[in-house]
Amino acid sequence: MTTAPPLVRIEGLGKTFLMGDKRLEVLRGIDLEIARGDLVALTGPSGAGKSTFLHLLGTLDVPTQGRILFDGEDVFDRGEDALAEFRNDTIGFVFQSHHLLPEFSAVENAMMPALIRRVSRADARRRATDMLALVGLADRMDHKPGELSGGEQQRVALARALCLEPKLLLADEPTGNLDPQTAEGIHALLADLNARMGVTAVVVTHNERLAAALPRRLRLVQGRLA
Ligand SMILES: Nc1ncnc2c1ncn2[C@@H]1O[C@H](COP(=O)(O)OP(=O)(O)OP(=O)(O)O)[C@@H](O)[C@H]1O
Repeated sequence: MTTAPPLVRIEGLGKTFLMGDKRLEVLRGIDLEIARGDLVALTGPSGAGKSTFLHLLGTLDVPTQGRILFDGEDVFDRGEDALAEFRNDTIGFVFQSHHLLPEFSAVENAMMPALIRRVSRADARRRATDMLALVGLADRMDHKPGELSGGEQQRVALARALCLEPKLLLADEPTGNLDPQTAEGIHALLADLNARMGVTAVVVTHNERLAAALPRRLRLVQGRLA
């Protein structure tokens, strides 16, 4: 009997940027497995390559060395359109800024990925409503971003990221703009979603205390996993 491959296997991953005649080696020699249900905090000094790593993991950028296998498949072998489709189906993103559309309500914002995926309007609304309830915003569905607190806005962004039930949630400093107590609330919510629903996530944070509360911790230093 063969065992199933991990959700993500990273082999010899590297990223080098060319700046004129200079080579900037930002990531090198990264080997890592992420299992289904992992909740990983990624920390490291400024400029260590955390965002670059998350971009590669999210297939928003292409490695210059090594490979990233999702369920055993190197998805960078796919064409551009198939890769975009894979990304939309498989990965949810949350960033430091929520990037919510100001003229749309919480539920309309949260249903956006499903509408893009051509899910019916009724189904998209049902999914968004479910996810907003899950992040504790059942009574804020019709509020526009400007009518929500910073923590609530980030919860809507989280509901939007989870709308299509991604296999992997990637969060880049999701609490970077929030006060310490609100930030703690968002991390507690991530831990809760992980424990209750098995959401697999990688969360970049500068906050060592918040990172310490997550089940698995990785540290990037000068482009390498420490
Ligand atoms: N597109 C790019 N072209 C050239 N250099 C880049 C590019 N993107 C990032 N870099 C460089 O790669 C290094 C790592 O950047 P990255 O944003 O991944 O760091 P980080 O660990 O996320 O930092 P921070 O915690 O400050 O956000 C930096 O020195 C940055 O200047």
